[in-house]
Amino acid sequence: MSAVLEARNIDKFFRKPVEYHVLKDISFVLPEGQFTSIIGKSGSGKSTLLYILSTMDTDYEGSLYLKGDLITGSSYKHLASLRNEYIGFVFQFHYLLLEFTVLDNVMLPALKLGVKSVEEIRYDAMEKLRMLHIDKLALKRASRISGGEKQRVAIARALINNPAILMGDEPTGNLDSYNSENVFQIFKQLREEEGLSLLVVTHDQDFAHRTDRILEMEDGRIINGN
Ligand SMILES: Nc1ncnc2c1ncn2[C@@H]1O[C@H](COP(=O)(O)OP(=O)(O)OP(=O)(O)O)[C@@H](O)[C@H]1O
Repeated sequence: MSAVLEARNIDKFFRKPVEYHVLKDISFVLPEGQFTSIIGKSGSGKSTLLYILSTMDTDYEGSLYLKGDLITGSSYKHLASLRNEYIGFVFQFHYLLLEFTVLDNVMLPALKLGVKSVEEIRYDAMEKLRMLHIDKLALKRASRISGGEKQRVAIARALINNPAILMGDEPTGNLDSYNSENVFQIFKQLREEEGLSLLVVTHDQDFAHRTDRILEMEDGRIINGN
């Protein structure tokens, strides 16, 4: 299996208010098509690591490879375009534009990428909504749908550019057990049917134990699963 993402010797320091060594020599490989979860106590560095892996945070030491290419040191603009093309991200909170329709929210990252026509993008967005069983909501305003539905729209939006990796920071953290299970099943289906690689930070032990691999963090290090 080839690596979709690889971290080599990642260290990170927060300098303020006092110097704090938050990530310590983190190395790991995310193979293509693997569903990996990252667990660990609060404050162990999970979110900090995920933000580096997703290219949103560039203030670190070490090297990051995306599909075999070194991306550490790339310009902000280049990283933004890599991110838009290869990495989908789902947060604990959906961050949808509530005044826009569900369909508009899902189309937005593809319009930003600017590769396809608006018609093609609308077609793709409807496909994603169908896959997540929320196509009936397409023309509703995002403010008018439930929390579980909003998270599914956020997943559809994260998938619109057919990313190589889907990352999530506590994507079920704000959902009840029914909707959490629903999100887990969607992720599993994406891995099984689309071959997507997934990397998810979670506090939910049950969720983590059903993924392919668990990376456990403690005090800024990976202590298990590598
Ligand atoms: N901007 C910052 N400046 C200084 N310290 C920070 C900053 N952001 C996070 N930290 C500290 O770094 C450590 C790791 O934070 P991080 O959010 O990565 O942990 P986490 O494992 O994701 O925790 P949680 O499970 O609570 O989300 C914590 O001790 C946190 O207080």
